[in-house]
This record gives sequence, structure tokens and C-alpha cells, in this order.
Amino acid sequence: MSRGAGGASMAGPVVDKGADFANYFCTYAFLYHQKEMLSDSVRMDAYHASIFKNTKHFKNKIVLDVGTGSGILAIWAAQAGAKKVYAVEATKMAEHARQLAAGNGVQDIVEVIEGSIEDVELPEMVDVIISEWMGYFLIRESMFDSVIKARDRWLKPTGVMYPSHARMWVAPIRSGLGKAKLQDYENVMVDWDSFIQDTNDYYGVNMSVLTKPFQEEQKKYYLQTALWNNLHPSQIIGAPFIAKEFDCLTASLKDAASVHSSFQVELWEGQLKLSGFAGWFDVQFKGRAEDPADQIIELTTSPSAEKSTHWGQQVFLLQPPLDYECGNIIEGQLDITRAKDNHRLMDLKFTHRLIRSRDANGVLAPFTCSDFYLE
Ligand SMILES: C[S@@+](CC[C@H](N)C(=O)[O-])C[C@H]1O[C@@H](n2cnc3c(N)ncnc32)[C@H](O)[C@@H]1O
Repeated sequence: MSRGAGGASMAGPVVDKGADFANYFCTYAFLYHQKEMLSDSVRMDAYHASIFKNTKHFKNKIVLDVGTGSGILAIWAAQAGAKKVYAVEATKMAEHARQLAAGNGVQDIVEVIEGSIEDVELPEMVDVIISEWMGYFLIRESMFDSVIKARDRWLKPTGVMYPSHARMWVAPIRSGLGKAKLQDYENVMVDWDSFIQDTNDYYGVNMSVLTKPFQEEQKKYYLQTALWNNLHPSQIIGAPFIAKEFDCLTASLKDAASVHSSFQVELWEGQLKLSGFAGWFDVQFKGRAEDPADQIIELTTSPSAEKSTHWGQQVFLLQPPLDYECGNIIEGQLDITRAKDNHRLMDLKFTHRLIRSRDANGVLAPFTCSDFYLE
């Protein structure tokens, strides 16, 4: 791939650091935002268990926490017996992490370093890299890039990644959200029409040449942007499939830059309306093949009746929804690439068709394409 803005090469995309700080990092400098993550009990329980059920990976070890935020993972690593923890944080939250480590008596073990992991120098290689880098649908925010770079630079050849594996899941769903979004979009366009009329009547300028670009802009916003949602499991209408898997020990920057996955899913009976697709992720803490975890822990963000996470699921709605019959199959291709103007956002495209039956002679619906933006 080329090395233009949004493109990825072996060294990753070229990033305007000032813009990146303003657009991305700034919210992490606020305690209210860190508190949201610290209040996600599914997330907290999984990381806590991954460390304390596998203390052999931490006892007397050198640990690097990439993006320490409040310092929580670094403090747990110290409590689990780490000899030294380098806790790297790009924002001023580093000061709070330092306070928190001292407030919990681990200031001699946890060394908080304020700076971007790409720029900091550590005095030694580490045994473990721990990080909570996952964004919506796993790869939004592109923080995995930073973890990969840290791994390639600072992890000993025998080192362990926490988490060790990650997977992106997709499933066909039903949802009432599409109808509401379509209504919002239509209302906005009705409002635009009266705005055009008023501007012409009162101010003598005809704005109608801007109708098409306005329509495109609003369509993208209301109908083609991925939506955050906490789905109920009953909204899933076909077997979820894995769109991408990462082994965090070996994944490359190129691997992390895009997803290309074909799928074929039989739709379950009893629903008959395909509203779109949902995407979520899980991560596993398995250690490494030669040094496996004593207890494998998994953190999942899948739709659940009992346990939701702050990640929820990302929902991609078809407009209009597709009617189907029992036993129909939806097949197609999912392509995700980095947005051209912001490497932390994704452009996502579903190319799909509904096959009326498994029979090769079944009636085929035409291909439909849906572009979504993980913004
Ligand atoms: C999702 S938060 C996790 C915070 C904390 N580890 C936790 O689990 O509660 C990610 C943190 O990583 C920091 N971060 C992201 N990219 C970074 C980088 N390249 N270098 C240093 N810190 C980074 C962010 O500022 C943010 O505080």
C-alpha cells in the first residue's frame, strides 16, 4: 500500500500529530472518560481475572502498559508481583496515574511515563505487554498500531501479550433503528426545502444548487454512518461469523490496516426482515504457545441480555431492509479500510446479495452495496 494519508505501509500511516492529539487523545485526558471505562464491569472483570488468574506471567516480571490511562492495569500488574511496570500514557492523565500508583503504594514499581509509546525510550526490554487498545468494532481508533510498534520494539522474544488474541464478529440483524433514521433524514430534507424557499423569498438568493451536496452529506450522516447500539441477542437472525482474527504476538501493521472477508449466512426462520448487520469483537488472554495462561480469560462485547459493555455493538443498517423467506442465505463481502482523511476512522463496505434458496438455480437478488463510516 502507498504511504499517503490514511494509507498504511510497514511503518504505518503518516500521522499529523497535532491533529491526532486534538481529534483523538484529548478526551482521554479527562477523568470522566477514564471513569466510563473503569465502570465497565465486563471489561474490568476480564482484565482483572486475566492478571490475577495468571500471576505467573507477572511475578518478578518487567511489564509495559501501553496507554495506561488512569494506571489501573499497571497497578494490578504491580499488585500481581511485577518487578517493574512501565506505564506509558500520551495525555496529561499520566499525572493522575502517577498519583493513583502512589495512593496505592506501588510508586516504586510503577513508573509512569508521559509520552507517546512511539516516542518513549525504555531502559530495558519487557516480559509482558498489557494494553486495553480496543475501539468500537475492535479496530476503530487504530490504537492496535501503537501496540504492534511497542511489541516490535520492546517485547523480549519470549514475551507475552495481554490480550493475546482478538476477533471481529459480524451477524445479520433485525432492528427498528433504520425506520427512525430514515424518518430523521426525511425530516431534514423537508426542512431544507422550506429553508431554500425562505432564503429565496427574503434574501433573494436561490440555494437550490446546494440541494444535492446537502442531501449527500445528510444521507451519509443519517443513513450510512455506523450506529452504536446494545443489541438483544434475539435481534441476531443468522449465525455470527468471524470477519478477522489477530494473533497479537504476530499481527503486522498491514494486517491491522484493513479487513476483507467474504460471508455466507443462512437466515433464521421466524423473522423475515433483514435490517442490516452488527459488528462486535472479543479478545482472549491465552499467553503464548510455549508459555500458556494457567486460565484462559475472554472478554466479549457480543449482544447479551445480561452484560453490556461501553463498546456495545456497531450497527450497519440497510435502507430499505430486505424481506426474506425461511432458509434464505445472505452472502457477500465485507471490506474495511482506513478513512482517507483520518487514520483512526474506518470506511466499511458491505457488498451482498440474498439467495432465495441453496439451489444454484434459486432466484438471485441484484447486488446491493452499502458504504458505512465508523465515525
Ligand atoms: C482505552 S484507554 C485504556 C486506559 C487504561 N489502560 C484502562 O484500561 O483503563 C487507552 C489509553 O491509551 C492512551 N494511548 C492511546 N494511544 C497511545 C499511544 N500511542 N501512546 C501512549 N498512550 C496512548 C490513551 O490516551 C488512553 O488513555
